[in-house]
Amino acid sequence: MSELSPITVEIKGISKQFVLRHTRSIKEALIWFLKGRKGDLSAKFHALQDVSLDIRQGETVALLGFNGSGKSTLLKHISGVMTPDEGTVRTRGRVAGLIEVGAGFHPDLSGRDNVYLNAAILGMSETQIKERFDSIVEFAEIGEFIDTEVRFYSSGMYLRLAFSVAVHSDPEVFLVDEILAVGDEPFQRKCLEKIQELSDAGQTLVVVSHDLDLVQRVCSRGILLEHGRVLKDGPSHEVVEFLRSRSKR
Ligand SMILES: Nc1ncnc2c1ncn2[C@@H]1O[C@H](COP(=O)(O)OP(=O)(O)OP(=O)(O)O)[C@@H](O)[C@H]1O
Repeated sequence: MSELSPITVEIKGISKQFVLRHTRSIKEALIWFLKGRKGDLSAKFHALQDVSLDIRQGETVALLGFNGSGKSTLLKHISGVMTPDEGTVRTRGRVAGLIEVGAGFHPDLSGRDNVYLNAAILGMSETQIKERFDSIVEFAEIGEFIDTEVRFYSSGMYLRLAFSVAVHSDPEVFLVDEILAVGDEPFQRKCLEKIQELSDAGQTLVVVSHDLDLVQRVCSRGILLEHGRVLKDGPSHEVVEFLRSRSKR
């Protein structure tokens, strides 16, 4: 990866607001109604505020920050499942990964049908899915459960299958949100090796994780978010060190 590598993710001035849900009394709601519904009963807050950054092909990037700082929200904007209130997000090539484990899975369908469904959603053709099907199942180590409805899967089994489908879709940009929280140790190791392989092959990787040792091992760049803003962006070891120093305060 170099300064000359093409930009795969271009984020320009994005902001995202969510509604803070307060419980209002009936009296408050009535007054608001009688006053002609002026103003907003629900307060809003910024989950992301004027975030701008570029990610180049082959970069391995970790989104860091304390709980609620906006990491997952930013990842969802990159994946396209969320759109910003302001600003733009542009991605180049296929974007895939694990945002919410098994989010794209249909509980009443078997593992097999879900592989076909998910892979198609990720842009694989029927021929590609057929060619890669055995490899997907083998990597996931789902074995004979492949024809079981996925609602009977454990969260780890969901993760394995979802991760396996995603890596087999050859994404240009691979997004991973806390995958390692659900998988068991051997599978985590296998995922990490696969992630390393993808990154060695020049794929762009964006990871959200609280495991700072892992982040330093896997990612070369760290982006630290605080209250929805980019606080620091640089080599992962520097950003991790900075974050650790803030945790001690
Ligand atoms: N769909 C939503 N509706 C309302 N609020 C939301 C929604 N999604 C996220 N939020 C809020 O936005 C803020 C940022 O959430 P986000 O999940 O991006 O944080 P995070 O940095 O990934 O946190 P964590 O480390 O806990 O996973 C939080 O306050 C969260 O409660």
